[in-house]
Amino acid sequence: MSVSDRVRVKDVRLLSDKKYVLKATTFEWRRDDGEWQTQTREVYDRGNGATLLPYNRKRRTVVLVRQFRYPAFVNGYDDLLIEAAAGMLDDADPEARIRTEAEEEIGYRLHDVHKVFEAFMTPGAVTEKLHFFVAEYEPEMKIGDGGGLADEGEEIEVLELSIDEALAMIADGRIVDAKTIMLLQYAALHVFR
Ligand SMILES: Nc1nc2c(ncn2[C@@H]2O[C@H](COP(=O)(O)OP(=O)(O)O[C@H]3O[C@H](CO)[C@@H](O)[C@H](O)[C@@H]3O)[C@@H](O)[C@H]2O)c(=O)[nH]1
Ligand SMILES: [Mg+2]
Repeated sequence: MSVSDRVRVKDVRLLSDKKYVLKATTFEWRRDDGEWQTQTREVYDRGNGATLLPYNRKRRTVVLVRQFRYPAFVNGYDDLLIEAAAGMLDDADPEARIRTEAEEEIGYRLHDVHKVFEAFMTPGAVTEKLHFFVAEYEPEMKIGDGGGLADEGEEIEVLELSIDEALAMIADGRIVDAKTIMLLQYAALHVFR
């Protein structure tokens, strides 16, 4: 029996569709013992996203970004957030999207970009699946300053760090963003061994 045989959607109520879509859905879930149990979940749909860690194997460096994230601030994080460059897909192909984000946010036109995995980041509440990429970068791939799109409210600082420093920043709490931690640990395991 697949999961779709165990779910019966009863009601979908739109709570907000100002920028993205928040719905409250009431459904029945067939438990292991066969009983149908009614549950309601609020589900936030912002589409899917892509994120990227550029690395230089010889110089043992990576490129990250630093920006203000209001949801982190309102949850007690009184600093700019250090992250891997990322963007929402807006229905585009993940690789094409992340190449564009790399140009806009960090100012690099990359050559080969490798998909490493996909992950749901907040599967209890948010539909988003994130596509994770890594790419080797060289100084001559730099085409601009990056920084994001100011008229969309983006103000992005580009950070080039050694992988050792970046890993130390996870350990001491200066890096607290999940996608960034995942990509740096991937790089430690598979790129900078
Ligand atoms: N007006 C308005 N603009 C918004 C809102 N939320 C986001 N934006 C704007 O929408 C754009 C989104 O920028 P992207 O670079 O495409 O996405 P992101 O915010 O970096 O998100 C990426 O990282 C997230 C965190 O890891 C991911 O959740 C997301 O999927 C994506 O990969 C930015 O210009 C941002 O200011 C909103 O509620 N209202
Ligand atoms: Mg972004």
